[in-house]
Amino acid sequence: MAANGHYLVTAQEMREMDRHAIEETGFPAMVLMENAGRAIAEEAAKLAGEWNKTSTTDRKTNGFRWLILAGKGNNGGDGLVCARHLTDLGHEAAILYAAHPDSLQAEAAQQRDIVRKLGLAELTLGTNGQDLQKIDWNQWDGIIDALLGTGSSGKPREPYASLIRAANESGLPIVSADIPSGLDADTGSVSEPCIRAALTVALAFCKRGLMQYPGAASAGKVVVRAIGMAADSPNLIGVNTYLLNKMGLSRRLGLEIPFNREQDTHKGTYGHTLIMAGSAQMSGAGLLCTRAALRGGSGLVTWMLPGQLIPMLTGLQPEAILRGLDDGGSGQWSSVQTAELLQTAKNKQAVVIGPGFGRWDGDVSWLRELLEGIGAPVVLDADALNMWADYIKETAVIPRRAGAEPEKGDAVRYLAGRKGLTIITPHPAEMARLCGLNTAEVQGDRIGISRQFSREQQVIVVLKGARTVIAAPDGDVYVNTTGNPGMATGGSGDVLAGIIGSLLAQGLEGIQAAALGVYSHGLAGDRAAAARPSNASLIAGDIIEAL
Ligand SMILES: NC(=O)C1=CN([C@@H]2O[C@H](COP(=O)(O)OP(=O)(O)OC[C@H]3O[C@@H](n4cnc5c(N)ncnc54)[C@H](O)[C@@H]3O)[C@@H](O)[C@H]2O)[C@H](O)CC1
Ligand SMILES: [K+]
Repeated sequence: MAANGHYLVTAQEMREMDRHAIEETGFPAMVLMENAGRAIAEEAAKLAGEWNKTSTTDRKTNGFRWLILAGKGNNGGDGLVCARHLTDLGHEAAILYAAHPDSLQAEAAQQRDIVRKLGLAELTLGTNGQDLQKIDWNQWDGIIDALLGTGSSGKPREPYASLIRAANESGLPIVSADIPSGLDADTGSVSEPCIRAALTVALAFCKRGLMQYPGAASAGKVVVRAIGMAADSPNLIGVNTYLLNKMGLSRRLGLEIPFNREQDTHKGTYGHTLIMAGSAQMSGAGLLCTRAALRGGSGLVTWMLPGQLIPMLTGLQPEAILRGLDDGGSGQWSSVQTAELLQTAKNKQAVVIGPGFGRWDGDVSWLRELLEGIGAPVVLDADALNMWADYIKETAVIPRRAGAEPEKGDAVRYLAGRKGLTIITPHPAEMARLCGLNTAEVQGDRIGISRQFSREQQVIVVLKGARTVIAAPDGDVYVNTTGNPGMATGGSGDVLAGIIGSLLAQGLEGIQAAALGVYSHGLAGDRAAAARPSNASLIAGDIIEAL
């Protein structure tokens, strides 16, 4: 991975760094473009080498025959440089201009002149793209998509759109320059159409959209290549979105994997986690959460649950302390015994509230009282989040959209005023309820919405789903890299809540616990999936065993 492999940037941030490199550092724009094009060519050639090994057809040359689709901006310029370097590497390359070649400007126009003088083959689409049908895609082995980069806005217009559709339908492998054309570099939303790449060579820094779905699926494999910009330029302009990989954990959060203990310690060093979870129909949620907190390393774990459930759960997890609430034989949570709950929470270093809870009359004010009384860090999950969403709704501080000013209201003070820190672990539908949005709106800008909610409510947000997003109130956001679709299974979230609670109890800071919890939950899921014939058969208990 490149030295800058843990930053995630927006198109605007990339422009600022671009400007800084060119204007403040004096780095020639032409050199950036040259480095970009060469990096794309090298990665494309590497990939072609791998394809050649597995291919059954004989090729004329060792090299591939590439069709470079060039847009009229700098992304197109990168494509022209790439074409030149591909021929240097023994491949064939022809350039298809999506716009009239005369419309290219500045560095891209210079590159056009160079490839012309070198005699590279050139195709155009005619004035209105009318020549699109004449393209014989069988002539080529692969496509370089240099149509649109970080300067694109909105849906691809004609003839770009038709060209993108045709490239996808050609069945040829596609290597995208910087981002797949049609992708929103900031959010990961994709237009219809959007290039479906086998490989994306992200230039200088990884764009956020490459790491959020559905964009991540369109990008294929992502390689980040340095192009001459200083590796710390994101810091100069205040980039605060990071990839949660080993580098991100180590450089941003001071955490090393594997996460080992100091020698001279005892179980008191590792804290006591209180799990408030499970009810008659969902006792398993509490059990999974408790077990995960134990495997997560908490020195002690107490599981508090409706007392009627105790006899049947005794002995299932001998390492845990069980504490039954008087439930009048119902097996359900209710608003009674707040004082006892608060007393139990007093000497705990972390409290997890919500897995397998269910809802009951008066639960919203019950939760509020509890949260005001608990001084330790709290993880709120599942129905506890639905209670809080109802509270926000009742106090009418919705709707709230990314970028809008927070509205003043009780709910804003509600958690911000807690003594201890709060981590919430919503899935997209729960997040939508909390924000007064629909699920599609949340998924359309997971990073922006998490960041805003975290700032407003002063809570750490863990927005679950493929590429979980973790947002801290100071504005820092992390995007997780571990995990697999096999983890979309009942109980997986209960396990995550238990791990994060456990790490909090061990004294990690909130953002450290959330980030390491999410990362290791995903890593364990990946290990557990690898040990099975298919990730479809993964169940939540497997994740715990693989921790
Ligand atoms: N970041 C860097 O340091 C470097 C980046 N390089 C590459 O440059 C692009 C960004 O280039 P830019 O010229 O700003 O924009 P684009 O090439 O992405 O496209 C702009 C071009 O396209 C037209 N356009 C915009 N939206 C649409 C649309 N929806 N449909 C059709 N046409 C559209 C617009 O009118 C412009 O003319 C970056 O991604 C890198 O690949 C540098 O080469 C090296 C330094
Ligand atoms: K592109």
